[in-house]
Amino acid sequence: MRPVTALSAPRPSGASAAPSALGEVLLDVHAISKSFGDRVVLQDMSMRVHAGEVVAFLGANGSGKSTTLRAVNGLIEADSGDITIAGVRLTEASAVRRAEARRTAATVFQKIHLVPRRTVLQNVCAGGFARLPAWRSLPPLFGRELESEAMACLDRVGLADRARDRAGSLSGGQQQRVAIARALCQRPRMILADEPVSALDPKAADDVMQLLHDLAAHEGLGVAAVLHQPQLARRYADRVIGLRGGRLVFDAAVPEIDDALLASLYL
Ligand SMILES: Nc1ncnc2c1ncn2[C@@H]1O[C@H](COP(=O)(O)OP(=O)(O)OP(=O)(O)O)[C@@H](O)[C@H]1O
Repeated sequence: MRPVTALSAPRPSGASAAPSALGEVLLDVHAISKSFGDRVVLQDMSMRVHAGEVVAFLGANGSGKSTTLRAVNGLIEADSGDITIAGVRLTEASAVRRAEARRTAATVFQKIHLVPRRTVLQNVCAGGFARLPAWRSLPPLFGRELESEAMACLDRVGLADRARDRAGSLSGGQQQRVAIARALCQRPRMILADEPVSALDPKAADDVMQLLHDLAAHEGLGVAAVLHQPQLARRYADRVIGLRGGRLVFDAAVPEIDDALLASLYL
């Protein structure tokens, strides 16, 4: 079990601090900082995600959780520091290699962004479009191969029987599972989930977190999830990254996290 570690001190990039029980390092964020104008929103932030683990981000509103994920998935660029995804150090890679590496990390958002009038299957196929020439991303041209891969992804999230239904006819929790199936159709090694359950009722939130946990535990994906519910982090995550004011407060295995440590995030 990994002790609670303050990670504010820089560590050498590429050094392995992980016990051997953990899988390969899929994501290594090393000392990244980000400012918007003169507001510093991330300072020397470091964290890792290994294959087979769920890492939860906790912290008050505005503490920098989403900014960290967005620096990883390329929605923003960090001002300094290093991000290595699936062994590719982004600052040193060509634009093509950077895009390839980032495609190994699929993002799932709180706002699910399915196309409601299209079928569940068509929505899931969209996860595979990055691999197709643009002219083949229209529904009649998807091709059998992509459809059967999308069906397999729906099966993994337990919704194969809803493939032909309109996406808009599913419940919020089911739609989030479809969004995860769409992410899986991207063939990721890692899922970045930004508040994936914030809009869901407690039962649906449990279902989605259980699914993310199973994808990590049984299929070896790495999962990084921003959560606002510490109890869900305790139940479904292996490790918690605690952020306050854009700085890492702790990186701790779940059994090491007590109420005082959690409370320190929300002062
Ligand atoms: N594009 C942007 N332009 C200016 N400021 C931004 C931008 N994106 C984020 N910020 C600011 O950065 C800080 C961190 O935002 P971030 O979304 O990462 O926080 P968070 O921990 O995910 O918060 P929440 O729990 O409310 O989603 C906030 O003060 C936010 O206003």
